[in-house]
Amino acid sequence: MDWITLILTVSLVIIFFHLLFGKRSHPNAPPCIRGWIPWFGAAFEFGKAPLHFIQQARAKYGPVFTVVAAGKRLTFVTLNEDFRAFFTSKDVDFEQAVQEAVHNTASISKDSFFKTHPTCATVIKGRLTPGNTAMLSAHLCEEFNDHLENLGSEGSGQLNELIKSVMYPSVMSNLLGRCNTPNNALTRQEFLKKFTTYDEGFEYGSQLPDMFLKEWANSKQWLLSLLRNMALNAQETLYSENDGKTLLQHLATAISEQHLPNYGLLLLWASLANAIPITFWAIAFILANPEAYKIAMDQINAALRDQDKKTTKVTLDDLQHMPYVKWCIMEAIRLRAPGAITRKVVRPLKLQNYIIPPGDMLMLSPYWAHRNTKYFPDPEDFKPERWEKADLEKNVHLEGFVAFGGGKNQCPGRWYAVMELHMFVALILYKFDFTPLDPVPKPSPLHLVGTQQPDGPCTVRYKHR
Ligand code: HEM
Repeated sequence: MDWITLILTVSLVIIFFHLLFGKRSHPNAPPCIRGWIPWFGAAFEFGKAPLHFIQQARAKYGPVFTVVAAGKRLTFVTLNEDFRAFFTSKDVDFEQAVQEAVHNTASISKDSFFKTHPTCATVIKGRLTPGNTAMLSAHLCEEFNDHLENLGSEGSGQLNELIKSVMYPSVMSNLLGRCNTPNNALTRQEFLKKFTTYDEGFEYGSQLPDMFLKEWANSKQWLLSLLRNMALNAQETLYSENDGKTLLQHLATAISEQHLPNYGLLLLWASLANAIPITFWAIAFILANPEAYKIAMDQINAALRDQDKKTTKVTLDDLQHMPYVKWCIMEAIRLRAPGAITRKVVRPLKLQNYIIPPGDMLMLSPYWAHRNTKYFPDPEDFKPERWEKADLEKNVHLEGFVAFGGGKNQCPGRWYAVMELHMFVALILYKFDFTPLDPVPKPSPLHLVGTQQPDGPCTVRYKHR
């Protein structure tokens, strides 16, 4: 048999099986992009650049469409009027949507997750209210100062690496306890390496068994055993810091010792994976915009006055005097919001004129929602002033802003994230002068889960002011 006959025969067999066994869509189901290969579907095209794929599919198929990829049906909702159903409908479920990913990334069994997640979510939400977040701010500022001083009085490097080296240990210490922060340069380096591998492979790791991702699986095991030690430390040092318990200690009172490291790893990932790239984008955008930089620096200098640049105190009151810096943070979050968030359809769900069948994964892209010109004119531009209309003091965001999700599973760390980023950006710009040596990189189109990483270098020179 020659090659052409072989290829034709294989194609005919594939089409035959596809027609025979391919799941037929309900007549009221949304348009479906299923590719030619049964089960695998459009996984290849979709996986190459998911964010671009969503945009092209929306233009071609309309506001609601389904993508079949690797045995899953992903149904995207892109109209703001459908977001309410996504966040609040009883016909969709958060826990069922994320359970498999949680199993693959943190080795938490299905039963344990369904049993324990509601308690964990309640504890985390309760500990990270705006009031409780405020109590973490003084300690966080000390940590930022200490680790920023480790950068030395001048130097150069990749902006995202500099940010990581300061934020990882500071946030870990603040949320998990000082005894649990990497305490020397070597362990810090090792932690950074393992966490970066884990974070970068999180999307594939959430979908594939460990045997396909050896290095990633090793990093996961390393982090789990680190968390096991941290959980032990957390129990031995109860009530030792700030006259109160850390978030990890609060979690320890709510779930069994056996499960603490696994939930601790998820919490650690959730608290770092989105906040650190957003900090990178916020600083890169400010440095690339002379006008924004000038307004931000005027507010920072006026609020912090002539403090010692090595032990600068940034209080919540100081932050209130720097509203423009907060607008810059919100604008960076808007521009680099998570690629997609998800719910599982558990009962037929009506959206527009369609019925979405149970079993579908319902997908909403905050990244694309924030490019809707009705809510955000000139959506690709970095325009901090657009946040003037939001009542941020009362924690009210702009209409159409969904970076933190919504409904009962909305990000419980959102107040902490905004406070942390606001403080970090004000502090680093007060302490150091920066000279960018590269233009702002483009966001990588590769990932769907979480906020976007830079797709190229962003080298900076810095010097203590
Ligand atoms: C700019 C930074 C951040 C962004 C953009 C972000 C965004 C999100 C989003 C979109 C979700 C899913 C919400 C949904 O499906 O409706 C989420 C969940 C979560 N986030 Fe954040 N987040 C950030 C920072 C943080 C921080 C700093 C923490 C912890 C201190 C945190 C803790 C969590 C947790 C624990 C969940 C899971 C909630 C659950 O299981 O119900 N996040 N986040």
